[in-house]
Amino acid sequence: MSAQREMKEKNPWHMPVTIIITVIGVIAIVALVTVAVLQNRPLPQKYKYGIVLDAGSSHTALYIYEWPAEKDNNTGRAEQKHSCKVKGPGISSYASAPLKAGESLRACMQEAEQWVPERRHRETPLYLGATAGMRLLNMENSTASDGVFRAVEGALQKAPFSFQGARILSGQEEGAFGWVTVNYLDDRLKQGLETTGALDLGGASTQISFISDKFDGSESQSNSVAFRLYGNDYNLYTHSFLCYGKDQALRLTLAHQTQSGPNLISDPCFNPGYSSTKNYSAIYDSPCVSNRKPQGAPLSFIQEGKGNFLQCQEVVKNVFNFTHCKYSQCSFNGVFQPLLQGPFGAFSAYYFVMNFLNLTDTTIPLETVKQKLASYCATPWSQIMQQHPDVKVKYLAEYCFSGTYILTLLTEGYNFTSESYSDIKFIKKIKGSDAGWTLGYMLNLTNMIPAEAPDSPPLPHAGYVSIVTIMAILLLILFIISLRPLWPRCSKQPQIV
Ligand SMILES: Nc1nc2c(ncn2[C@@H]2O[C@H](COP(=O)(O)OP(=O)(O)OP(=O)(O)O)[C@@H](O)[C@H]2O)c(=O)[nH]1
Ligand SMILES: [Ca+2]
Repeated sequence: MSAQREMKEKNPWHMPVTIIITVIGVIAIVALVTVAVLQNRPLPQKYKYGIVLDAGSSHTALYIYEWPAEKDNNTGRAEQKHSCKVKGPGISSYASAPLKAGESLRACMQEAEQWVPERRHRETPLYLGATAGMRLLNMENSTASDGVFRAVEGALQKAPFSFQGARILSGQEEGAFGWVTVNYLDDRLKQGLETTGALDLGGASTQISFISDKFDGSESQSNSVAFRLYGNDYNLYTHSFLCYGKDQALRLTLAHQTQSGPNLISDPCFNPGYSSTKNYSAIYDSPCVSNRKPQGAPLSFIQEGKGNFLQCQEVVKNVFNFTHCKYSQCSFNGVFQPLLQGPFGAFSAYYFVMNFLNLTDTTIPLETVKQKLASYCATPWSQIMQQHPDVKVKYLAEYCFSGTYILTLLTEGYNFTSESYSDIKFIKKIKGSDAGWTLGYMLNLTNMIPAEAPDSPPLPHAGYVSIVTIMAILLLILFIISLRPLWPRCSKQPQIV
């Protein structure tokens, strides 16, 4: 018994003071680590929303974007949460019944109310941007286009969101914001990486936008857009060709083929066996072709498909004018274009058409792509209809023309070659968000892309936690070592007999 007491007296770990100090030390270090880690833990995410209506020439689409509320101009990326396709044609088609343009938006606006949490409704900005269809209507009849805007504004003001206005985008804006969207979604802007050019093919206009080392904006200022984004300067080349969207381009080729006013045209851009009666006025009812309507033309004509790709390509080439260029180099119609510099993302109708034709793989040589398209064009119309009973007949009938137009625009118009063709990627979405001008437009209007690179914490959260933990463990070891004088001696244990 006395030996045990003697051992206890010699072993300071059995002294209450030492035990209390050790316990307090351990508790203090655990508390320090816990507070440091919890204090800096990322907060539970809250989201903000933005809504953009893309009032295109052929249809209107609504896009809802979402981004983390705490990080809107820092590390969080805005993403598409939902999209809604408005039923019916584009708003420019409602020139004679403008109220219907407003009504047509109702179903998608109601969907938006469901998708955006109610407590965020009032602060969510809502924009409507109109493109080439309204540009053409405004040129043709500005009173009618004002009427359409009044009607859609009336409808959008009724929504519970913060309506920021409806306007026509310039072709430059449309091209530039498409480029911003593609590069933002690919995280190329923040990281200052090489950028991707943007090719957008709509119904009434088409845009090409890219950065070229050879372009500083001096040769054609109207094609230049300067940006400073995340601390990098960009001098973007962009051009929008009004009337060169695929629906207006079809009118241009039909206008070319009906110049002599026949009532039967044998059209190489439609499948053999296809036949349709079309009204002259329907073709020429657009400022893109209205001045070419032949005098004394009959009311209608019959269009019969011939299905010949090479001849179709010749007809399509006629819509491009290569005769004059006052710059060092041009694409077509006397428009300046610097040397192409890839890669490129091609979206909207580029994607719809090439995807239908199974031609989105650009590693296939251009010659093979042309052969495949030639074979599609030569396929009888009855067989095409049989193979695709679910595809809208209007779309189905036009794929031979549209495919030929796309290849001709890219190669003859923009000067892509057999080599540079593989720089193009036909895309619909990037990381779940549709490629198009709407996201870039919203990012710009909400100032979500800062001109300068944002300051970021020197360490990510995981790195911070690791360092705090390692330091705490080191402190604990130091603390234990500092108690060394109080450690028990390594003397022989007394024998208890
Ligand atoms: N095949 C096919 N064509 C489509 C589809 N959606 C739209 N299109 C057609 O593709 C063309 C371009 O469509 P969009 O990109 O929506 O054009 P838009 O925005 O209305 O027209 P712009 O104002 O000129 O930009 C039009 O001729 C449409 O009719 C689709 O799902 N499949
Ligand atoms: Ca469009």
